[in-house]
Amino acid sequence: MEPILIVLGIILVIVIAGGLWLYAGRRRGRVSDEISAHKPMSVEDLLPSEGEDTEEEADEEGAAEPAATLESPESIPGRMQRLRARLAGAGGFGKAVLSVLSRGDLTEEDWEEIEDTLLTSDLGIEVTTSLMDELRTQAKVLGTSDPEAVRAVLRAELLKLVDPSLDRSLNLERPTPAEGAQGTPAAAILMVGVNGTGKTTTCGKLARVLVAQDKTVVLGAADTFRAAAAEQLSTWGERVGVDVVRSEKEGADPASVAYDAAREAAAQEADVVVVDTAGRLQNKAGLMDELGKIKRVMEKIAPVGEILLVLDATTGQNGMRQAQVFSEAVGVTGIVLTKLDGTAKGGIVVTVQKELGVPVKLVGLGEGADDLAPFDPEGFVDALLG
Ligand SMILES: Nc1nc2c(ncn2[C@@H]2O[C@H](COP(=O)(O)OP(=O)(O)OP(=O)(O)O)[C@@H](O)[C@H]2O)c(=O)[nH]1
Repeated sequence: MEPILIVLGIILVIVIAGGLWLYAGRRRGRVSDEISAHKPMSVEDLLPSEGEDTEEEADEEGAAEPAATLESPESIPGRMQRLRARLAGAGGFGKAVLSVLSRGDLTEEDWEEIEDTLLTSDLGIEVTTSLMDELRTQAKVLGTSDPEAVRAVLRAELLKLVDPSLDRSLNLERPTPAEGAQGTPAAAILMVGVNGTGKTTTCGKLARVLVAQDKTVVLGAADTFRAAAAEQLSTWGERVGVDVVRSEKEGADPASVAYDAAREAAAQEADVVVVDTAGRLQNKAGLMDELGKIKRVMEKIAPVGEILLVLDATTGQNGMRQAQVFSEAVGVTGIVLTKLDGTAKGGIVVTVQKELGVPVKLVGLGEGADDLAPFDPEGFVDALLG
């Protein structure tokens, strides 16, 4: 072989070897970078570093409406059990009666004490007198004043007074539209009563129960007298995911808001529209005018099927007088007795039903969102008797 070819061969081998060495060096550098990037993870690695990815994520979230967390009520059996316990805890008048009964054979003084207790429980004189007569007669018939026997008679008599046969269901039937009305009218519930009895709260709690029963609901804030009432109702609306029709103007015409709510519910084909009203008891004529007008304008859409009078159980006989005025001002179809958790005077249930001739349909037993329940006569009497 020519010496020149040998020299060229050696140069070629050196160039190739040098190239390979340089390439391998670059690879080594890159691999070491990769290794450092995959260093073992700490907890901090799992969290986005400040001001970095969070901004991107926030932008993405901002673009999409944040999903509202809607509330739904506790199951009815669970709610009823809790409510009964609360009512019993309020110390229904039964406790006082039972403590007399536990003395054994009843003396004339014991009977009088029972009568006093019944009287102070808001049963009223008439009901108490006839109940006492019945208790004494039954004790004679049974030939005993044995406490257990008298208790059983008292339970049966109270149940009779509360009247389990009354229809306590809410009228949620879709009404026939008024002539010329547009859309599909919703079943309408009008909530009336003196201020502070719990109307707004009851509207919210009721909407919550209806939504849980898969009903679509619209709330109407026709309590335009107290600005905070519309705000309070809007908060309930957000919590349970229903639309609230309200006026931004304080002191707006309540009838016009009620009409808008009924019309909106018809347009949405909602199942139920619940309208909250103000409870000013300025004078009977004024109240009749206001409530009468609200009802009349709502009936331009469809008849109002349910007018619920909200009564505060702690106001006793005073509340009864107010109830009379409301029931004369606007035909009441049912009673919501609130704040039963704060009184031992359960007798108001009997009195109000008797005086107004309409059943207690719902009871409020606390400020919590689930503290509204259908009225259950047996559960109520048992809770009263402790
Ligand atoms: N303890 C108890 N408090 C209740 C009950 N129902 C309502 N309340 C409370 O009573 C207060 C008055 O309730 P609202 O719903 O604002 O009464 P309102 O009738 O709408 O009052 P106005 O809007 O002024 O007419 C609130 O603090 C409620 O939380 C109940 O069943 N038990």
